[in-house]
Amino acid sequence: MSVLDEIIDGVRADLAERQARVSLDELKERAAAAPQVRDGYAALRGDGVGVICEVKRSSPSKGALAAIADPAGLAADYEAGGASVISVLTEQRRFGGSLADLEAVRAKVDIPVLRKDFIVTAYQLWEARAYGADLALLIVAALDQPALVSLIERAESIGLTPLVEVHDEEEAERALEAGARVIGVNARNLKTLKVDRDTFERVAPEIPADRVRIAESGVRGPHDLIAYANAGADAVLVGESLVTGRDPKAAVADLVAAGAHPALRHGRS
Ligand SMILES: O=C(O)c1ccccc1NCC(=O)[C@H](O)[C@H](O)COP(=O)(O)O
Repeated sequence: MSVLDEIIDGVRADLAERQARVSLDELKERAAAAPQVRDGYAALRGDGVGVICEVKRSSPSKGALAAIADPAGLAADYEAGGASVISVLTEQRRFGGSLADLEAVRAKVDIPVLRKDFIVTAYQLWEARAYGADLALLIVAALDQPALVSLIERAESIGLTPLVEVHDEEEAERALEAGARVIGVNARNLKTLKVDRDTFERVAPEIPADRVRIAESGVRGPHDLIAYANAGADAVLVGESLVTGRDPKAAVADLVAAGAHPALRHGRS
């Protein structure tokens, strides 16, 4: 069984427990009372290269990364450093995240927040909105095409911006066919868990420049952001290097400054 299949088995088991406790109607009521949605698409279409900063405690590839007792405080540091969007991993078993993290982060910052999880049902999209998310991750490798199309449509109808994640050219084609406007190319191979930073350069030409193109994983510092931007990235998504570094606010500010350089050739220039 692949790592992705294992993760999704766990996600489905946890989901079944939550569904037994909270009906879809209750969730929809909670979503209706949630703070007004923020425009994730616009946040990623701003000037310079956007920086999506992740709250990430642990991962299948590295195990424990950082304790993060105060995810909202970390997110506030990211925002103060100039982050465009905060990504909150809500998967519990392998990433140590939760919906409580999502809610706490959303209440603390004024920028859009992404629910980063393994979303396979509309119920999870309602959860995302109910706990304050403005964007939700949809992983092409985890979904067949009808499910992908339907979840993109449902996310948009709820007001969420779907960030559709791909790993190769074929998945990029599926994302485009499904109507994705924000596409993340993840450099982490889901079978080997290894990061290959050349993935973005290979896949990005398949994605028209009128879409938001995000380079995910493997950003160690400004040099990686510059390489991704020169290959056409509008934004980068960064987790490990921020949560394991000494000063997340300064690290984000360095990335944002690198991405604002006028000489940079990124997706929109
Ligand atoms: O991080 C992992 O090990 C991982 C394994 C399997 C599926 C997803 C995984 N990570 C999720 C992510 O996409 C990253 O957290 C995100 O792109 C940030 O990457 P990084 O900056 O390299 O932590």
